[in-house]
Amino acid sequence: MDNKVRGILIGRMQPIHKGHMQVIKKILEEVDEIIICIGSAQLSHELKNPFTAGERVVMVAQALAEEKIDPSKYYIIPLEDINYNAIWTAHVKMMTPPFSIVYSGNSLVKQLFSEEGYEVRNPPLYDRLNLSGSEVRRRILADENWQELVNQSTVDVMEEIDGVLRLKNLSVKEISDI
Ligand SMILES: Nc1ncnc2c1ncn2[C@@H]1O[C@H](COP(=O)(O)OP(=O)(O)OP(=O)(O)O)[C@@H](O)[C@H]1O
Ligand SMILES: NC(=O)c1ccc[n+]([C@@H]2O[C@H](COP(=O)(O)O)[C@@H](O)[C@H]2O)c1
Repeated sequence: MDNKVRGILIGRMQPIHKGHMQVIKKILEEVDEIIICIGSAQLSHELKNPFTAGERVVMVAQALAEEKIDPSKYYIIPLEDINYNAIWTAHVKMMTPPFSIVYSGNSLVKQLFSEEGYEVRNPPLYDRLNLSGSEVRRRILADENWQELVNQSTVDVMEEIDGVLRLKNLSVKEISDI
C-alpha cells in the first residue's frame, strides 16, 4: 500500500489518560504513524467500561489535538471484541491500516500477535500507580482529584456527557444488583 512504518496501540481507553498520552508520544518517536485502537468498542455503561466507543473517540481526538500532535500521524479506530482469540489478530488486521509493530503490555495481546509473526514491543509504563483507567474511575467515584490524571479536554468531554454522574449511577446500580 505504502512504505510507512506503522505501530498499533490497543487499549479500552476508559478514559484516555496521561499515561496513554505519554506512550503515544514515545511510539511516535519510533514509527511514522500510530494506529490507536479503542478496544472493547461494544462495551459501555458498565463500571469498568462506562463510556461508549463514540465518546471515547471524541476524548482521544480532543486530547491528541490538545497535545498538538500532527493529525496526519495517527488513526483512531474503534474495535469490537470477538469471541475467538485465535482469529482476533485477523479481525484487528481487517479493521485497521497495515501495521508492522504492536505495542502492548497485555500478555494475551502480545502472545496472539507474536504467534502471527508480528514484532511486539513492550512500551514503558508511566507512573502506573496513578496513571490507569481504573485509578481515574476510582477517583471519580471517591470524589478525589481525577482531573490531574487526564487532559483538560477529557475533563471537558466528561462534563458534556455528564460522565461523573453516569459512573456514580452505575456504581449505585451495581450495589443494588447484589
Ligand atoms: N501509565 C501508563 N503508561 C504507559 N502506557 C500505558 C499506561 N496505562 C496504560 N497504558 C497503555 O495502554 C494499554 C492499555 O490501555 P487501557 O485503556 O486498557 O489502559 P488501563 O489504564 O490499563 O485501563 P484500565 O485500568 O481501565 O484497565 C496498555 O497495553 C499500555 O500499553
Ligand atoms: N478475542 C478478543 O476479542 C480479544 C483478544 C485480546 C484482546 N482483546 C481486546 O484488546 C484490548 C486490550 O486492551 P487492554 O490491554 O487494556 O486489556 C481490550 O479491549 C481487549 O478486550 C480482545
